[in-house]
Amino acid sequence: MTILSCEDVSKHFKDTVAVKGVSLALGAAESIGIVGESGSGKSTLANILGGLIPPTSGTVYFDGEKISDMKKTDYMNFRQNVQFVFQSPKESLHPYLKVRTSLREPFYAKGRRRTLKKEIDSQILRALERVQLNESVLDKYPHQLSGGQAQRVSIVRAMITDPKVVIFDEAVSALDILVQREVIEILKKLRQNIRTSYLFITHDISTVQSLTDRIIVMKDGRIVEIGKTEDVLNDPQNSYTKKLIESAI
Ligand SMILES: Nc1ncnc2c1ncn2[C@@H]1O[C@H](COP(=O)(O)OP(=O)(O)OP(=O)(O)O)[C@@H](O)[C@H]1O
Repeated sequence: MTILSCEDVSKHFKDTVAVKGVSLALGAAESIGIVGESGSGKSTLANILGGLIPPTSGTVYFDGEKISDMKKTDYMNFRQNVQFVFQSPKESLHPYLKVRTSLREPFYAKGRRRTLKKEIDSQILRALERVQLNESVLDKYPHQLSGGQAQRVSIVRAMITDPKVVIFDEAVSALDILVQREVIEILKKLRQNIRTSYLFITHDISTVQSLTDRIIVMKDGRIVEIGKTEDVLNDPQNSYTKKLIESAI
């Protein structure tokens, strides 16, 4: 079953055509990596799929429904169910809010104001445990956390209300290599929650090989290769994909 898809989507920014006629389908519980060099249109495509920006042409579907035709409640449901983790935790976390407040907020945004605070807080504690964070982070502001801690808090915030899709846009790229590995290991564990689908956007194909079922390679706004992760990595068909793999080694 497909959860999120697009058909013949393009995006123009004045003279730039960032995405050109892209179609793809993310299955329920599937994980896809979208790779390509800087400027190839990955983030634009992700932002269109997540409803952050509208396409210039083409159609996006969530759970079988065109997002452009959705009534307000369905649209809100779509936005709640497609969460983002960005490269910098600064984009995901409010700088003036303590972590505790940032992590409670998604429950309220989802209309669960009546859920008991105690219940919300115990869910937060369980979620922190899953990403190996101590509860002491709850009383800190984002700038008091290390890069790896802040990114783990961003992951918890995106996932705490069990969205159907989480889009990671270069979410490990800015971390140093050891912390990057730690976060990848955590994401691998989180993937065992089979109800969630993932899109991992990255210029570094090596960071997604253990996290994805399929890989999509983008160049100049188009998909140039798509296939099972193993097949794309072991037997790339496109010369550009070969270059990406070589540069990642
Ligand atoms: N808001 C915008 N206004 C104008 N041009 C934009 C805008 N967003 C993206 N672009 C352009 O669209 C093209 C694709 O950008 P996009 O950020 O989607 O690529 P990317 O593959 O995600 O790159 P990166 O890895 O550097 O983020 C680029 O030429 C970029 O300059």
